[in-house]
Amino acid sequence: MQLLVKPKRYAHVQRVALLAQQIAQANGLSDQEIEQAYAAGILHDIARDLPDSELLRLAPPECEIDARHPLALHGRAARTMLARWGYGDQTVLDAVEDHTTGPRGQRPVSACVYIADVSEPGRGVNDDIRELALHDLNAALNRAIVSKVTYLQGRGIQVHPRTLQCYESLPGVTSSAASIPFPPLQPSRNEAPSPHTASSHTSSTQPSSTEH
Ligand SMILES: Nc1ncnc2c1ncn2[C@@H]1O[C@H](COP(=O)(O)OP(=O)(O)OP(=O)(O)OP(=O)(O)OC[C@H]2O[C@@H](n3cnc4c(N)ncnc43)[C@H](O)[C@@H]2O)[C@@H](O)[C@H]1O
Repeated sequence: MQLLVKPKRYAHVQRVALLAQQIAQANGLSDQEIEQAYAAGILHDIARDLPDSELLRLAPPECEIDARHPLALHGRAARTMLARWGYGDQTVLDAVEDHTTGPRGQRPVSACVYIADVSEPGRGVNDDIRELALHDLNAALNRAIVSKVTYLQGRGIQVHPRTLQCYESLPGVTSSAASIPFPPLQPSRNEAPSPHTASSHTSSTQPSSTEH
């Protein structure tokens, strides 16, 4: 793992694994799930430092965001890598795949890793989500999804459809963020500044506030 990512990212990976394990423990997940949360934390970013071309080869885009900003699919690419190496724990693979865009359905291990990734202490943000996750996993997940959507929209970044699906399933959400138009098509990260980080695009649709 250490050979696959940059040293700074490996420190993040270790923090995510430990926090995911801690969240799983604190919420009464089984011993097996606690181990799976740790394993998925260690493995979640194995594709994060690959070039766009390799990400796209490992995980063909399933939407326009994937095609234009392949970093958004590095979880799915990581799953493909692990599966090709013969790794077969589907719960861990699901959590690795889900870590950027959010858990697809009721997946407590995925939830632990998703929350750990956005709130590990090295991020310097989302401390409230980390604390909440240590006693209420579902409430913390809801808050993490809202935080992610708000953060991305605030940066003018198109939210991935998988994340929108998580967001729109939250209690109290009344408006869809799906209506945000795509900014004009531009070259990918390795060719020029990514359209994903274009500051000119602003959204008129903000996530509705929810009680979490
Ligand atoms: N659902 C989605 N739809 C479309 N694109 C998506 C996406 N989720 C992530 N992406 C994009 O996909 C790429 C990889 O995502 P990640 O996997 O989430 O990002 P990273 O490698 O851990 O760090 P990076 O440097 O790339 O991102 P950042 O600190 O801004 O931030 C990392 C994460 O930390 C959290 N975060 C950082 N700063 C925050 C803040 N000020 N407030 C709240 N949350 C914050 C956010 O959850 C953020 O995603 C990123 O370019 C990201 O923008």
